[in-house]
Amino acid sequence: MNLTESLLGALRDHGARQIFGIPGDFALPFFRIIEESGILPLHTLSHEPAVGFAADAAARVGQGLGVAAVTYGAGALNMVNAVAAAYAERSPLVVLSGGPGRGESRSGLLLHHQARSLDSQLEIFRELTCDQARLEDAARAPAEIARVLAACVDRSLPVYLELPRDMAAAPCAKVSPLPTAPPDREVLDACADEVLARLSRARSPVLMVGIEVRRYRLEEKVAELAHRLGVPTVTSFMGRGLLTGADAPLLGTYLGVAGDPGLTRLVEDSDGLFLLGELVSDTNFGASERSIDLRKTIHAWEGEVKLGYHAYQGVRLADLVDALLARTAPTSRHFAVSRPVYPRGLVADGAPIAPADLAAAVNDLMATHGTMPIASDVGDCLFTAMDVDQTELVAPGYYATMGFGVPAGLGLQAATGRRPLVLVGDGAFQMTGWELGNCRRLGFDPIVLVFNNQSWEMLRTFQPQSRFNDLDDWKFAEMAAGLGGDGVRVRTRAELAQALARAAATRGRFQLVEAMIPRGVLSPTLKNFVEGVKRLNAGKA
Ligand SMILES: Cc1ncc(Cc2csc(CCOP(=O)(O)OP(=O)(O)O)c2C)c(N)n1
Ligand SMILES: [Mg+2]
Repeated sequence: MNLTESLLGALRDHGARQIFGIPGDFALPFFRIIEESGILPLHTLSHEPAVGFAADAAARVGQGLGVAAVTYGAGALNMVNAVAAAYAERSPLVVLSGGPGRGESRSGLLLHHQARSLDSQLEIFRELTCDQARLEDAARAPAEIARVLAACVDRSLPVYLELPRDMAAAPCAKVSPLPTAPPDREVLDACADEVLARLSRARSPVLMVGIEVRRYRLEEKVAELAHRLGVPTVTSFMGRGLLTGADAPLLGTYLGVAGDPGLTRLVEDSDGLFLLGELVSDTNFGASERSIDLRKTIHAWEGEVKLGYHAYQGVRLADLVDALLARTAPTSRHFAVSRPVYPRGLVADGAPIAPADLAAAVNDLMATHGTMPIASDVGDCLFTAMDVDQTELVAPGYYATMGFGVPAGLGLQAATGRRPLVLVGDGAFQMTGWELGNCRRLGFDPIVLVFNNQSWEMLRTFQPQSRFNDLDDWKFAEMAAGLGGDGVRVRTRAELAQALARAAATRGRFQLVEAMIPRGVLSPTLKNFVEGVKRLNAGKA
């Protein structure tokens, strides 16, 4: 066995099911072994940001790790933003970069693709990953790979592996995955007892389910826990789509001033808010009507459980959930909650299209054809997604980078085999929408809904006077055929309904529906968000 085969076997043992990548001369040797060994399927794309986004999405919905393989320098550094997004959103992404061979590193020559020094890339990724290794010694490599991949899974954070090109085929032993360290029972028991005591004393406990519940694959267990505790459950903006398919007492998504007033009050007035695997960020809590008193919350995040003024360290979320389930009795009383009502029944008439119509059209489509996993980009399309009925959703709801949507749709289909729906604005499509040109070769056929308002509309809502928010009309639908798919531009609600029905009935080619939206027409959620934030800021002024 060689070093690359040993690494590929370890990636598969840790849950990776595919590799996204773009080769280069520093990576050709290990790309060749990836292709010839067939240990993991290789999906090559066109631009490294998309490689990172696709691998990130696959990590979020797949069995474990997402793998992004790139060449040294120009390739890996092209992917920095996507890896930063994965770090911010706790995605277990493995960055696998080729690198200069040991001999050429000592040649004294400046090497192509080198930035400042031969270590610059490693130093940059040290800031965006939780563990790193340069595999320059085949004897040490199995232990280094085991350590780095264990960190990736355990912390659900990106890691970095650099493979010098003269090491790819070096003989190497198999990697033995590290055993998971057992929890500190005393800490875990004390923590679980105190969490339950707090919740039982609370007059109005609420469970808010965050992204770590997905990252550690705990959704079914958490749904059961919510029933046993008899506690209503919500998700945050970032957590939207969690618990889809799990029988949870899910009330909806907390959006502060932009969301359902009753749900907002329930969360903000709670004297026992249990933030389970939740990121306390501005996108999740920045639009709070009333700031949440974190001293009254129970916050489990990144292996720490904070209660009021003290915290328990080294408590894995999975161990905490198991300990809480062990202390609560199963119940047949699966209490029902009034679930949110999402818009349906699009009026298919000659009226122009608003984002709310797109949500209704998507809900109608899923009611007829079954739910589809959704990949959303940043922009009003993501706020519109809040009005789409509960379904699996991957989106950079916190890091908020554009360009995620289309590549993440490819990652979704690669990881799940299910046809995804992609929601993307015209500005974001200009960045990575062209990756659709790889669908025919890779066998993917997403339905892509482009919100074309010929504008950076999100920015315009905050700074309407700036003309730089005006975008041109790129006529995306006309370009679909050249990329190997089908495209249609729709201007009315009737055309929209017809186009989505046709897209759903057509398999084997990506379907691009370009919905023309008048500038300034926003989704209800974005409109409420902008008005609410302005009201909050006016109150603080
Ligand atoms: C990689 C990156 N560069 C810039 C920005 C900053 C930004 C946030 S939202 C936005 C406009 C999005 O326009 P789009 O047409 O896609 O959607 P919509 O607003 O609904 O019209 C920009 C430029 C971000 N977030 N990421
Ligand atoms: Mg736009």
